[in-house]
Amino acid sequence: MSTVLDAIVAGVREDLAVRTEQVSQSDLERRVADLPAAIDAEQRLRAPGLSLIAEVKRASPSKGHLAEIADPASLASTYADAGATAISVLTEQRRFHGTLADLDSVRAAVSVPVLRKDFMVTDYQLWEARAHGADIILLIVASLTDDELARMHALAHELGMTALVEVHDEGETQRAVDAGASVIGVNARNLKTLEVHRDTFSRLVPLIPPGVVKVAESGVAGAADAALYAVQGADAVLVGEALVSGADPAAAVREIVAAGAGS
Ligand SMILES: O=C(O)c1ccccc1NCC(=O)[C@H](O)[C@H](O)COP(=O)(O)O
Repeated sequence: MSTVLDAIVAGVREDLAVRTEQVSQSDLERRVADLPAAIDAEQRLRAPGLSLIAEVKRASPSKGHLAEIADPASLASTYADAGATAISVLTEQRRFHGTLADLDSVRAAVSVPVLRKDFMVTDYQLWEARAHGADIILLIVASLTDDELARMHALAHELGMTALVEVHDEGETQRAVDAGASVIGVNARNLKTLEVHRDTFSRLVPLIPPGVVKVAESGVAGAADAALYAVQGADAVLVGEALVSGADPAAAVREIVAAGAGS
């Protein structure tokens, strides 16, 4: 049976086919060669306390329209100035209404690490991410074979980027560990059904070896959830909806950062 994730990935592949006609991988490789090195995001996420990866998110399959974000750079600067460790930028167009132009403008606006949040299924997208200034890429275990995961994880490191390897169940966690992931994100949202279960992190965290950076993703409603994840062993939380749909994103960031520091 086809899942939400399958449908998203099918759309991503169609859009990718158009972009690869417009810009070759060789062009991207030339652009990457001229860029300054990526920021070591893994090291930043390892810093003591709970880090916040704050997301620029206009819409989602689960909630539809979330926020009118006319100026992603301004929102990203607000996040960074309020204490976010890194910025996540959704670049998938069809369901999240994100673009690579969003990534460009956020990259130009902030000096903290930037995550290209998308559904990575080919090496081309990693070159594209780096060419557009990303320091972190997302690898969703559920949408990759073991060979793809290993190859793309290695390529991310060759390009100097941090790979955030995302899991949602025990089997995926084992596959991430076997692939040598040094940063694992536990997504509370099941990308096949869109259900959110906040106990997913506490269930899977014992399977993640010490020394691996642990990121709790999705469904963080505010400071209380972040504090609980910190107590359960999270090094970072990735938050989208709660930041973009609230009246005061800067205050929301400050509250989450303070809650993480105090737990
Ligand atoms: O957000 C969704 O509905 C979604 C659906 C299918 C695939 C991915 C999806 N979201 C991507 C994310 O990982 C989240 O944007 C991120 O973890 C932040 O989640 P939240 O704080 O719940 O907005």
